[in-house]
Amino acid sequence: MNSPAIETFPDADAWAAAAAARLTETLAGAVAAEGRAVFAGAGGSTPSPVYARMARTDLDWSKVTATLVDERYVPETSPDSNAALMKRTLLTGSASAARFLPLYSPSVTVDRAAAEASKALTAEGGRLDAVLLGMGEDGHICSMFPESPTLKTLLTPDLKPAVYGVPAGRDGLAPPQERLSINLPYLVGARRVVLALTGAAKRAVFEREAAGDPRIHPIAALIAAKVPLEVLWTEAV
Ligand SMILES: O=C1O[C@H](COP(=O)(O)O)[C@@H](O)[C@H](O)[C@H]1O
Repeated sequence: MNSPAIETFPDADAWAAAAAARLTETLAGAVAAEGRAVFAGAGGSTPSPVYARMARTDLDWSKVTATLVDERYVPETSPDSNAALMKRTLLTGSASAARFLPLYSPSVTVDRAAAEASKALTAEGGRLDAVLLGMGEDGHICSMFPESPTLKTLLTPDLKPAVYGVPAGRDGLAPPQERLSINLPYLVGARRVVLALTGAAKRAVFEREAAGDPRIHPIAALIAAKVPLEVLWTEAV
């Protein structure tokens, strides 16, 4: 399976500007064609500079629904909340006109919250226009953790696009806290998927993961499923 080329940028500014331009261009195209667009983004430490640039882009944000590719099962008051990060960095200024669709809800169980998020996303058309992914140094994207018990479900290509609960695990094969994650079919069906990477360590992890077994390595699974992946990297962390 052919791994996408890693596009290298000379510094963090050029890298963030390129990622933001591609994502907002795709959202603007969807708004022009269909009158609305859906954006899904990662949490963690990587996307903030991209979100900050997207927020400054001239786009009719009132026609955009913004959601997350994954979430820790915590309320927005938690420092671990990806929703709080997205609200702080992307949904500011004119981008605050976008509708935010959370994955977390204070349901009885994480699976129940996942079912509610799935229903809400289906009501938005069941398709993502532009997606910003990050990758952990263990090779996880969204909350698809290499070799974790939920991975098989999240990577099953012929399920409907949906959000799943991801249980906390032991032995380093699953996240330390419960999570929610979109599944592979959401990424396969997206118009554009940008994977934003920084630092030499993550570049090496990406190259290793891309060559791995697609049954247990999410990056390899995305490539095998022909997700329209664009990999943007800068050395600066
Ligand atoms: O836990 C998460 O981690 C990944 C990677 O985060 P980073 O801090 O290394 O950029 C992120 O893509 C994911 O959305 C998040 O929930």
